[in-house]
Amino acid sequence: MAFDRLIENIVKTQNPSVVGLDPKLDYVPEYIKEKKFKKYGKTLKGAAKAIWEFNKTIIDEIHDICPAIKPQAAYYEMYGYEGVKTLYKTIQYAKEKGMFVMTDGKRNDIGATMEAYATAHLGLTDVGGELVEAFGADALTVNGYLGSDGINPLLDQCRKYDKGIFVLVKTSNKSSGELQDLMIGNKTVYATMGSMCELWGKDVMGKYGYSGVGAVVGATYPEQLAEMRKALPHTFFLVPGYGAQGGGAEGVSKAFDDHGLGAIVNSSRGVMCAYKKEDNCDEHDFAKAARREVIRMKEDIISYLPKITLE
Ligand SMILES: O=C(O)c1cc(=O)[nH]c(=O)n1[C@@H]1O[C@H](COP(=O)(O)O)[C@@H](O)[C@H]1O
Repeated sequence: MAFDRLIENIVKTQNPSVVGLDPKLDYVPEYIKEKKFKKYGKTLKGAAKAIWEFNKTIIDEIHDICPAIKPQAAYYEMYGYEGVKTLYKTIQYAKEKGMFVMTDGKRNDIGATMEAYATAHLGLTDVGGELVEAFGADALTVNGYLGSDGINPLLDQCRKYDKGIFVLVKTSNKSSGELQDLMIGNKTVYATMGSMCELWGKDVMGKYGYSGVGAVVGATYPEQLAEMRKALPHTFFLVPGYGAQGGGAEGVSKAFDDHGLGAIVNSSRGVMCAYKKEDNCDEHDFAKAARREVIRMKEDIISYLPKITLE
């Protein structure tokens, strides 16, 4: 099961964090933009090439100490088909480097359309009998609020191709409670969605006790993290909102089990823009600053956890 590979990467690096590659052009150092604009003009192609160099340099610098990346599709779609090509190259390159790749697409639709999304991001596309990988991520973030018929096509791909999904349960944003905290009977909406994740995961169980159906629970809600960790013993958590959104290490520690496993914490802007925050950091050293931030974040998080172990 896909999350077994993620867990093994986490144990190997002793790092339960994922770098979000959400690369707005504003985050890319000037020297890269100048070079690419000179060659391709101030075009979508110039932007996409600049972002590709930015991503590749960061991946080269962090792949040995970081188990995974999470590219958010919107930041690539913003640069049109050239941007989407960069998304594809980023996914493939990170996988070649041994990283686990979760595409953040937050996809959901009716079953038939969901089959297309599932094929695009997790499966193989049938081109006249030839099966071709379209994007090839290891996992995809999805929205479960259309119910099981939106999730079943994803589960088919998870079983077939050893992939995983992360379902939005309690999101990190300020207004997440407007809907997600409402009560359905004696249970909140998010807890209800959490229980559905446990059910959906039943026949895609991995060997370390976690299923291929994970849940997104925001770092900005430590109490809910603790509540969900207790309630969903087989559900692996993706925890975004550390750093830039105000989530801290003590809070996110509630997402983990007694082996220091069961969750992975995301930081996007915190890592990509680390060079802008450091005193006197030359922009040419942006990836080294990203590496320093990955190490700082890892040390921060594991200082609140038991030793990360499979035993
Ligand atoms: O699914 C997600 O990854 C996600 C869910 C959520 O509840 N909150 C959230 O911030 N995210 C994503 O996590 C990333 C957070 O980015 P930073 O705030 O820059 O670290 C972005 O890619 C968001 O789209």
